[in-house]
Amino acid sequence: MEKEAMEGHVNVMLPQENLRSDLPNGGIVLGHDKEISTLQEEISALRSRQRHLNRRRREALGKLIDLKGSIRVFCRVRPSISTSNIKIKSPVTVEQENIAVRAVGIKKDSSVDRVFDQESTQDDVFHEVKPILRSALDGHNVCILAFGQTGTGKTYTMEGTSDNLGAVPRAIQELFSHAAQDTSSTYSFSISMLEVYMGSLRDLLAPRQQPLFRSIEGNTTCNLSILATTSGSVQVEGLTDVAVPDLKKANQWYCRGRRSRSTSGTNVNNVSSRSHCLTRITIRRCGGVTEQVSKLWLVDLGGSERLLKTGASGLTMDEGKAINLSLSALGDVIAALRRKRSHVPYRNSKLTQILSDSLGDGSKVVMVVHISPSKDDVGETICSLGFAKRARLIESSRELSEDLKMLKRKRLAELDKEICDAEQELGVLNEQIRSAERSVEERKKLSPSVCQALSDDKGSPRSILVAGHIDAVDSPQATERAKSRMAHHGSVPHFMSATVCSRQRHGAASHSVSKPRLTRSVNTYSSKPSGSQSFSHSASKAKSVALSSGEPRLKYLSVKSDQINVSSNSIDSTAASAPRPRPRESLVSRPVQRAPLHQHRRRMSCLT
Ligand SMILES: Nc1ncnc2c1ncn2[C@@H]1O[C@H](COP(=O)(O)OP(=O)(O)OP(=O)(O)O)[C@@H](O)[C@H]1O
Repeated sequence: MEKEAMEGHVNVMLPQENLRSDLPNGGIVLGHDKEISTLQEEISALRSRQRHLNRRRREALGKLIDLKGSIRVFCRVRPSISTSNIKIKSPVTVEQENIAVRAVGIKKDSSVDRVFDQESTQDDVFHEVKPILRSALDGHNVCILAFGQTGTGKTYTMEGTSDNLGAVPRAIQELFSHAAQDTSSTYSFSISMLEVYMGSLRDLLAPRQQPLFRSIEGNTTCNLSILATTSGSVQVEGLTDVAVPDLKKANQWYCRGRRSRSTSGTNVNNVSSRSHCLTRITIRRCGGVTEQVSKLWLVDLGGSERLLKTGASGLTMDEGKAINLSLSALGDVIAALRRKRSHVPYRNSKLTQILSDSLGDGSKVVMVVHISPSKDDVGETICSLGFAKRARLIESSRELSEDLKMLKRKRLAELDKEICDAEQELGVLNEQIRSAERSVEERKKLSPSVCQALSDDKGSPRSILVAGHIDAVDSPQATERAKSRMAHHGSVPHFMSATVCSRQRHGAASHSVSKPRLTRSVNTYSSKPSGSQSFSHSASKAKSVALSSGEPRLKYLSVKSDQINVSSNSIDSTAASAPRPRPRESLVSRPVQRAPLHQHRRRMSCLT
């Protein structure tokens, strides 16, 4: 089965047809359990193909990210916010991967992996960030950092606004949407948010009574400690980690964390973030027996700032100094990683300590460096671009000849297509699997309702079950058809009238046929065929009958529909002893809940 699936053939059988051809005398009755097992075989064939495709997609994505570089550096230029009508030429000009800064005595050219110009949208940025989220879902630790001078749009890129969502809410949305589509694994997510403020850690999702740093100067009661486990992973002791079962809850917690951030007005930004804000999404992926845990860090770094320029004083100046110190520690870590040093100075700041298991080997990093287009900010822009260059050089193979660059682009396009194709096919497979699983569930539900109907026999011990019929029995047309038949034949369908035999056995006079208890199973199965996998299950005409003796155990017997003759109370006593039309299948089921009366009626009315 696995081999077939690997080769792209998923042999999907049509249960109804298959089962009908199995029946030696007329093919009217379906084996309920056989139908389920056929579906389950189909599901396992689809899952096998799904595993294969997932593996292929993951490998291609791994190669793509390796080729692009496990640290990708983007640059986003903030739109000009000048209020004057006079258009001042910006010293910053950009191309797709290059930024040139020209000012008096300044000529600086930089390359990054992708430049987002002033007109770029949140969508453009997220499009480039998205592939790395797949890496997080595949089990890698991932870190997305927004870096730059204060007021250049880091918070805008990460948080966005209500009508222009930023990377964090979009990433959360993407994770949930992927989890809902992927039927090969189950995912669970939890969220934590913290702030690195003046060298201390503050839990942004902690219960509200926690004092705010800015309101109580020097307060360190909220300071959390960082623990490194022997496996090298990092934990923040006591940090609130909230399980988020759905997107709505995740967004609620994220908004709550955002509201708790420390901000303050500076000359440069009215709502300047006075800290680094870190959002952590912990992803638990369970595929089969193994559970993989990975972390996605979304970091809105505090703005690098010239203290004189921001006009900061007092507490705000201290905050600025603390931000600059930890950014410089982050720069040192990046430099050490670049030089492949055995010692990386993660411990020099809380920020780098927390991120230590998500910046080094095996993890994937995207850094979005923000710059201002303004002439006044040229100094800071050059500093930020210097930082970007250092981060980029962690990947030593960055500077390639034109030929190699072309080859690289070609390979990237191939891998992109491979991923795209695999994802498309996975989408179809997921839908097919879901549909088949629904069908199995529906079939499984048949037995309980039937059992209940049979066991619930106060006054009328006779029950007959026609199970396995696959038809749109709930449709108004079907109901109408059945009603007219009933009107034509009296109060019960014609095949339900007592036979001579049964009347003889039980006395027709005393056992009226006016109210036989009858339940017809309702089941539908449909799935859109797609590609080589076809899941079209036509409505089956087959029927199976279960006769109950009123005991908790129930026997399903298969008979031809034209042999279904019910005499009011004859079934119980005769089911086990009377000669039956060659039962082909029998299984034992347990009675469960009572099916609602209206259901019985509807189902009965739909019988032909
Ligand atoms: N790409 C953009 N499009 C539209 N508005 C933007 C963009 N980038 C930034 N802004 C606006 O510029 C202002 C400053 O941006 P933001 O607060 O995101 O900067 P910041 O880098 O986070 O600053 P700080 O480091 O001080 O917190 C905000 O009003 C924001 O809406």
